[in-house]
Amino acid sequence: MASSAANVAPIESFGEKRPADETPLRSEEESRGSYRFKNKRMRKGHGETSTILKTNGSNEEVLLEDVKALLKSLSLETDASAKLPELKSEVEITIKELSSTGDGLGIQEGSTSDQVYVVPFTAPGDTVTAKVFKHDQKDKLSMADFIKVTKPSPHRDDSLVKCPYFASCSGCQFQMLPYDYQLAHKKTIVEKAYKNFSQLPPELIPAIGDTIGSPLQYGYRTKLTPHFDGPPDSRRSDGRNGIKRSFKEVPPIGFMKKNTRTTLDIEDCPIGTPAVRAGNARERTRVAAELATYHKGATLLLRESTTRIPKAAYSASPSTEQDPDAVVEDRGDHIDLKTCITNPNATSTEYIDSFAFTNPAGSFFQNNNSILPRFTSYIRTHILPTTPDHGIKHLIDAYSGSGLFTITLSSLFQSSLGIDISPASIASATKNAELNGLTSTQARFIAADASALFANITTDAAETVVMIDPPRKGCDESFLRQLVRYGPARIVYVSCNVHTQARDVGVLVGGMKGVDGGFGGGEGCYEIESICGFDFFPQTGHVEGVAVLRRKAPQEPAE
Ligand SMILES: C[S@@+](CC[C@H](N)C(=O)[O-])C[C@H]1O[C@@H](n2cnc3c(N)ncnc32)[C@H](O)[C@@H]1O
Repeated sequence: MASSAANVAPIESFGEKRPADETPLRSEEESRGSYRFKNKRMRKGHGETSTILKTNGSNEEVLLEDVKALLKSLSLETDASAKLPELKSEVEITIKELSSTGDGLGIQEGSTSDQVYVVPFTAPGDTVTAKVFKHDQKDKLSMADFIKVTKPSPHRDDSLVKCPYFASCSGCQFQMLPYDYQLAHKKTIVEKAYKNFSQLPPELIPAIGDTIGSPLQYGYRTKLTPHFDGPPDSRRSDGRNGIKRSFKEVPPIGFMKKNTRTTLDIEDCPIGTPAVRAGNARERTRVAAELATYHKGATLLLRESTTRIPKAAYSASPSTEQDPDAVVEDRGDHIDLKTCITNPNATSTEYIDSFAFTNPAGSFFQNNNSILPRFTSYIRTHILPTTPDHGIKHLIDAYSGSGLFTITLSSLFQSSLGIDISPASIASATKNAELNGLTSTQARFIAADASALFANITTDAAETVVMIDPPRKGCDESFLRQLVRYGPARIVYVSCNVHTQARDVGVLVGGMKGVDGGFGGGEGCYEIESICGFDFFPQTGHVEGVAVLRRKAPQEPAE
């Protein structure tokens, strides 16, 4: 059903505009703004607020590391007096590698300069025409818009591209790359993250596992948030001065054009699930019909929701059970009816195997349902040691959201405790635990900052595993200090930003000054058992990291 305009929060107030903990499709980080290095103060790290967290895992820092490493590996013979091309000029760039931000990094053909050009939508081995829009001579980095491929890389296969907006829209970077190539590249992102941001010696970092792929490489995204900007001068339509700007025509509705602050009109997005794509078409029609009611820009919500119906019940009355707009998926003994919700406060339901999760449609939940059975099964397999006498009985799920890990892992533990800063997520988690038949001992939840967790723990550290799944910025120092002091037997760290994950794991493994975790001398009490990536967002440069840590056995005192 189409929502009314009242259900669509305007850009200024829509809480889920770009949640920090979610990989955005409409990404301002990926727009030109992030490369202005306007946040110079933070470029060298997190040091303003923390003495131990040396990075903020931003695109800028990641890119600078990649540029430095590329220049080192190329060891070019250069002429320091070589002039850089004029801004807005078109140049030929040979792409040498893909950076961890998903952009190609290359060198200007025929130039004697060692300036590295960052060009999106390119593959290593491509020669491309690119239009330069920014030079940063100090960091030897220039930004350029992709114009065209002049000599294709052997890795490029343009027949794979499924979206007419690809190479303009900022959502996807890799549609021209075969999926196994994308997965191999994402493994290098994880490898480089631990090399560059963990501050650990190589011998403490195990071989990074292969990136685990998504069963769906298109049609996977269960949530999209296209937006449109207001009419010209609409920022002044604030109600206080009585001015209400109106649209003269339907504005572009979609996602940011790469390297700009302009919205691209996106009629359809093939990484969305069929229900979300149908919802997009309906919402576009509705906005056009209700244009007179809008005086500002808005972000639209498209969130898939599932109704699960036993086959027999569905067969008996398919016409009455079925929403006419629903996408019907036959799952053998049951039918999943998938619809698209547009009201952020309405409840969406999602299934992972037989676990059911309900959430307000506008709140956080993982965006690729197809990979969640594989992902949660991996965590179930790795969260406990393989030895049968490990004695671990309790789970703490820090940054629990609406209970994804607490609930899917609960049967492995006597008790589980989840904590999240969002009271709405905790309300959903409590409801979800009940929905999945868990008692309040099996799964208990607290709404608080994660660092408040340690005052509430009653379980013995040697019998406890802590799961961590923080937002992109990672954990804060207070949380990490308390975690080390508590000293659980195992830690499983899931993250949508492998750079801050590497930083935090580096602190847990490398040790924290002032926290004696049993070893003293700043040496950490944890070792890394395994690290690998999961591809939650095929066709994009994002990778989710999973690191499993175990507490080291106490050392015998020296004789
Ligand atoms: C990446 S989400 C993970 C949620 C959940 N594990 C899941 O996969 O559905 C991060 C969660 O951290 C929560 N969060 C952010 N800052 C927090 C803090 N300081 N303390 C506790 N939770 C926080 C957010 O509300 C969000 O639910």
